Order: sequence, then C-alpha cells, then structure tokens
Amino acid sequence: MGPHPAVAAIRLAVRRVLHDVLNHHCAQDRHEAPLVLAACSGGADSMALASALAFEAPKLGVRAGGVTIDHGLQEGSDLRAAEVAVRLRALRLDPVDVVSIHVGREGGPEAAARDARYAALDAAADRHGASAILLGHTRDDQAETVLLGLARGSGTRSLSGMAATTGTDGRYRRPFLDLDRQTARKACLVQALPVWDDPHNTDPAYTRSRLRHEGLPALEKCLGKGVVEALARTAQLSRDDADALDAWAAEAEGTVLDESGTLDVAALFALPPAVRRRVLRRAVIAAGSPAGSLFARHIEEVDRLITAWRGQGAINLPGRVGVRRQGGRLVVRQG
Ligand SMILES: Nc1ncnc2c1ncn2[C@@H]1O[C@H](COP(=O)(O)OP(=O)(O)OP(=O)(O)O)[C@@H](O)[C@H]1O
Repeated sequence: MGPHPAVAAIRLAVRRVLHDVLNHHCAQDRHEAPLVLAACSGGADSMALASALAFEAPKLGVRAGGVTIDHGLQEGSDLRAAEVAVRLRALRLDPVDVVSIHVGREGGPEAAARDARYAALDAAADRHGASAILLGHTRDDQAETVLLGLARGSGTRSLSGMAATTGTDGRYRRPFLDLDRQTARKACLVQALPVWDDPHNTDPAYTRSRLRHEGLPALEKCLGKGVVEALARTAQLSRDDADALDAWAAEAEGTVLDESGTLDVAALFALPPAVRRRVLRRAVIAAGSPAGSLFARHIEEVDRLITAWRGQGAINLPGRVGVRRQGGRLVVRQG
C-alpha cells in the first residue's frame, strides 16, 4: 500500500523542487552532494516540509538539514525551538541549527520578525554552504497575501504574492505553494508528527491571523470553497502581468532618462500609467529610497508631479530622496 494521499502530495512537491535544485547544482559543475535546509517553525506546514525533505533527499543523493529560529517573542520560545530541533534530528536531518534572533520594531513587529528571520536563514545557509532553503508557505498563505494586497489597494506586483523561488541565486524555495494547508496538516497527522502552533498565528492582534481565522472563512462561506484557489490564480496572473510591465519599464527607461540623469516629463507623460509608475519607482530606488519603504501612494505623489498642469513642485520620499519638477524635467536626487 502506498503512502496516504496527503503524504504522497507533500513528498511529490518536495521531490520536484529537489530535482530542480540538483539540476542547478550540476549545471554549476559542483561535485559534492548539495545540502538543502528546511526552515522549520514547528508548525504543521514546516513540519510536513521537513518530513518530506528527510524522506526524499537521501533517494536523490541530496543532504538534508534544518534550521529553526527562536524569535524570543514569547516566554518559553527557546524551549519550543529546542523541541523542534529534537524532532528534526529524529527525522535524521543533519545539520540542525537553532538560531536565536533579536527582533527590532522597525516597520512593525511582523515585518521586523520576518526581516530578522530571513537574515538568520541566509546566515545559516552561508555557514553550511547550503544550495537551497525550503519554506513551508502554502496556497492558503498565498491567498492571504493577495487579500492583504487587495485591502491595501496594491498593484499587480504585490498582488502576485510570493514567488516559488526567491532570494540570492534563487536559494529560497516554496514547494507547497500549490498545496493547501489542510494537506500539510493531514500529512502531519497521519505520520504522527507533533506540531507546535505559533501563538501569533491565532492571536487576533495580528492582521494576518484575523484574516486566517475570521476573514477567509467568512469569504469562503459567502463565495464558496474555491476562493483560496481563485486567489492563488490571481497571484499567478498578476505575476505574469507584473513581469511583462517590469520588462516594458526597463526598456522605456532608456527613452526618458536624459544625459544629465534627469527624467523627461513629456516622454514620461506619453507612457501608459502602469509603465510610467514603474519607471518612476525604478528612478526613486536608484536614487537611494529603500524598496521596502516605498509604497504605491509615494509613487502616485511623484506621478502627480508629472500629470499636474503646473510645471513645478517637489516632494520628499523615504531614504532622503527628493523629487523636483523643473519645467520639462524631473530631478530625482538624494540628500
Ligand atoms: N521560527 C521559524 N523558524 C524557521 N522557519 C520559520 C520560522 N517561522 C517561519 N518559518 C518559515 O517560514 C514559513 C512561513 O511561516 P509563516 O509563519 O508565515 O507561516 P505558518 O503558516 O505559520 O507556517 P508553519 O505552519 O510552518 O509555522 C514556514 O513554513 C517556515 O518554513
């Protein structure tokens, strides 16, 4: 008898990614076996991920390890991280790192925890020379991300949610983006894997948690069960659109930037708004605004400098970047 369908599904998802990692590794002419790490919080998604990695990796000649991070945000979180590490070692993952991090408050606690977590995961991958880090994001996480973007009034790039592959050299992989959370939970259940639910995931003080436990179930009740899948599809379609518009903007940049490094307002005006906003965003980031603190409303403000009748005006943006309209030109400078 084969494995339970949920276990088969998580293993297949991980196997596909491992094949891809192996191909990439071989293409680089590297001869030692690649190491792949599972980023594991101890929640159902990432425990399922770790178990599938532990099962599939040896069959493909891949070394498998794990990393668990203690954000230190609740009492006893260090004990929980230690228990997760014990379970990962019991799955025969090696190496298994437990990393304690300090979470600042910049940009809000959720964003700060995420930034600190990725920095710690990057450091762990560098320490061990890992080829990839697997993350347990599921289709449900993707749907939540799309809904959060919609609620903020975001454009296609934000609505495209999380990519299956991200990070320097594509080191972050999300094998479960096409699987629902229920499948991961079921896989843990039938394999008798313990899971530690992150208290933040059920804390109504967090927007994502409210969305997960109240918002999405209400939407499903109203619109039907297919809503998660539909939102994930929106993410994919938005990604394709955003990629095409980004490519167009990269090309258009050459026609609006003049020799003095300023932007030609008439040429900008002639571009479709979606492309123009992208060109402006690129210019502002190139001048020194951190991408993470630039929101749609900032770019809309810059855009108004172009579409306004008055041939002047100035605004300040994050990263001490100023944008000034001087007649037919737009000057974007830091300082
Ligand atoms: N403390 C942590 N240590 C290691 N990896 C983590 C940690 N927190 C999150 N991750 C990684 O990021 C992914 C997404 O985490 P997030 O908290 O957004 O979702 P989640 O639904 O809570 O996931 P899970 O059920 O695995 O905890 C996790 O599946 C895991 O791969």
